[in-house]
Amino acid sequence: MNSQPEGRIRENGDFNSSNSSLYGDVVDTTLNINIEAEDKKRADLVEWLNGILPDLRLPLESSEQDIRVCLIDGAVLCCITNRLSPRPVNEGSSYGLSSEVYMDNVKRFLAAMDELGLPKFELSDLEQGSMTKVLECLWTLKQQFGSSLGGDNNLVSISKPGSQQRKKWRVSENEHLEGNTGSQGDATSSGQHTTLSVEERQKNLSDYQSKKNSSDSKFQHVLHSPVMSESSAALIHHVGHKFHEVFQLKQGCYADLPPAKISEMLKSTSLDNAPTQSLLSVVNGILDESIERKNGEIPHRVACLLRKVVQEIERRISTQAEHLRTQNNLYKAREEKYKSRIRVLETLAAGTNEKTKIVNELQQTKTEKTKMEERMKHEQDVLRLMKEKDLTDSEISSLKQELVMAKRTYEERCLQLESEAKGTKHDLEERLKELEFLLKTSQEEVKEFEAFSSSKAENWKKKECSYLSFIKSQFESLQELRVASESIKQEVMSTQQTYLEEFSHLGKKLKGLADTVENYHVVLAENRRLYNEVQDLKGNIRVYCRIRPFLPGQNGKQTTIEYIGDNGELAVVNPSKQGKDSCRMFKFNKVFGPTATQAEVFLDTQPLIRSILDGYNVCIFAYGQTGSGKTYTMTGPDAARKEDWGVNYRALNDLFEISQSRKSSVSYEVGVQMVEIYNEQVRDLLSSDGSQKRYP
Ligand SMILES: Nc1ncnc2c1ncn2[C@@H]1O[C@H](COP(=O)(O)OP(=O)(O)OP(=O)(O)O)[C@@H](O)[C@H]1O
Repeated sequence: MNSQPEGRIRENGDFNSSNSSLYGDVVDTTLNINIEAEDKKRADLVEWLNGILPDLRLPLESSEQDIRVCLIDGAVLCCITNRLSPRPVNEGSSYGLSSEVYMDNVKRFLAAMDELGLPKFELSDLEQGSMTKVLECLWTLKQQFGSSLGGDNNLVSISKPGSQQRKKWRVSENEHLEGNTGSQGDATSSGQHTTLSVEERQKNLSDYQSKKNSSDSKFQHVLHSPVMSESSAALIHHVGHKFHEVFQLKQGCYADLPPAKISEMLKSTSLDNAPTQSLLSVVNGILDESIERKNGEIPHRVACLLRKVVQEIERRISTQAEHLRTQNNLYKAREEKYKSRIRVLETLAAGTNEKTKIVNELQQTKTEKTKMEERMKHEQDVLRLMKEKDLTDSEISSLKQELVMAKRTYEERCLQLESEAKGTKHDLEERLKELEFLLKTSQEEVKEFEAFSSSKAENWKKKECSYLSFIKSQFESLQELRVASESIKQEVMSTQQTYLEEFSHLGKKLKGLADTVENYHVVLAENRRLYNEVQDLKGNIRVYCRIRPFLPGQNGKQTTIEYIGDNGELAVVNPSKQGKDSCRMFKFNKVFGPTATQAEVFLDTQPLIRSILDGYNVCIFAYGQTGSGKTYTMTGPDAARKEDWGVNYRALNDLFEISQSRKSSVSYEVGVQMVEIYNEQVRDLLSSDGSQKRYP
């Protein structure tokens, strides 16, 4: 669908632009048929237009744009108007390249359409935008007048819709606006209207050519200018191949170009991209062609192309001229700059000679100055030496004076010393005496000190001997200690070795012990299992009988117990009965006699306590009549000693002892609950409020 032709005819016969509703979503065969119908309709219209003006030579497959190019010069419309209208028409306008005349022709055509009551279009529709209205107008015209406009001389009689007035419209006979078919037109009726006279056409052409020649001379000048050549070369380098083909291959036959080609050439982008050389070739080609033509006329569309090309060339020339002006200004500025630099350099060069003179003079002055300085230095040295000599003389005189003074002082000092020496001699003698006395005293002290020191030395010698003997003994002890230490060290080493061996042995033993412990646990578990099995075998329910002794105050009474067997047999006599009923036998697991202690009673119950810690449920309860000794057996007497403890205390004691012994392997948690069932009521014996609390 993207390759649809620009102009189409709708299904209802209306022409539509390229942006028509045919670009809808529904695409089907009907649409294709419509497109074909549009193409056919446009081809019919083109054929009709070619019939009116054979010089058009418009291809049947022409697009809307091609038709626009063909109509834009007004020739066809002028021809149609002339055939419709009996009034004279300024036909020369079609080829006179005058926009006023072209406008006049189109306006006349539109006025004719208005008078005929046919659909018309705006001037702007012909110039640009959609061609729909233009094509509709022409199509209606073709439908209405068809062959009459394209055929023989006819007088068309039509009536304007809504009007009673009828108006006669005359169709010119063999109307050919171009006149290049050889038709002279209707000289009597419309010769002036439909075709130009030879003189007028020559005049128009000469005017046109004079204008173009003027432009051409300018273009030739520009073409031969170096800037333009350079620009053209650059443009040729960049131009597209397609454009080159359009402009070069058709050179020399522009009048024969189809409107579509001219339209393509007129596109602004094509002209913008064209090399200047090609544009000039186009201009030259058109002008050569117009000169070669017999009548010298240029078709309007070719003229339009020529104008467009000339405008493009003018634009490029003005751009180049602007560029040249800028360059020129730049060069002028640079010239000024260089001139000013040259002036400066000249000034500097002039100044260099004076400077050399000054330098020479300065050199001479310096030499003189050096000489003067040397002289002055010499004079200064002389003066300095003279001053030094004066100073030396004065120093010598002062030294002489000092020497005299020193000699005098020395003599005085000698005299003084002599007098002092006389006094000193006396003092010295006295002093000598004192010293001799002191020497004597000292000698005595020395003797005493020598005696003291000899005694001291004796002592020291003794002490030294004792110390030496002590040291000797110490040394011997030390030697012994060393030997002992060595032997101890050996012993320690051997002990260490022994310990290591023993540790190793112990480790092995420990390992064996650990294995034994492990085995012990296994054996213990097995033992427990066997133990509990024994308890089971002994019987889950065991019944013991305990016979309490007579209470104090009951000593005088007689017992009914006849016999107590070792295996739980019990014989009870009833003196009130005779015969067989007088003695009855009972059998228990065991019977405890009146002398049985609490420990003996508990001994048979004790194994069951261990079963509790192995996870078995055990129940021990006492049964008997009031005062038979249940409390005594289970708890013991009030404030009882350890040996009087009943079963409960002993059982709990055993539980804690066993759990303590097993704490390394098992952790036990012990809880106690004590209840009493009395008169079919259960009471919590550990409750703080005593008997009042019933067990739930
Ligand atoms: N084996 C015994 N040795 C010495 N005294 C005993 C023995 N058995 C019981 N008694 C004494 O007999 C008395 C009654 O015993 P106990 O209170 O234990 O009887 P009971 O069955 O608990 O009575 P109740 O059912 O009325 O409570 C107590 O004074 C108790 O000290």
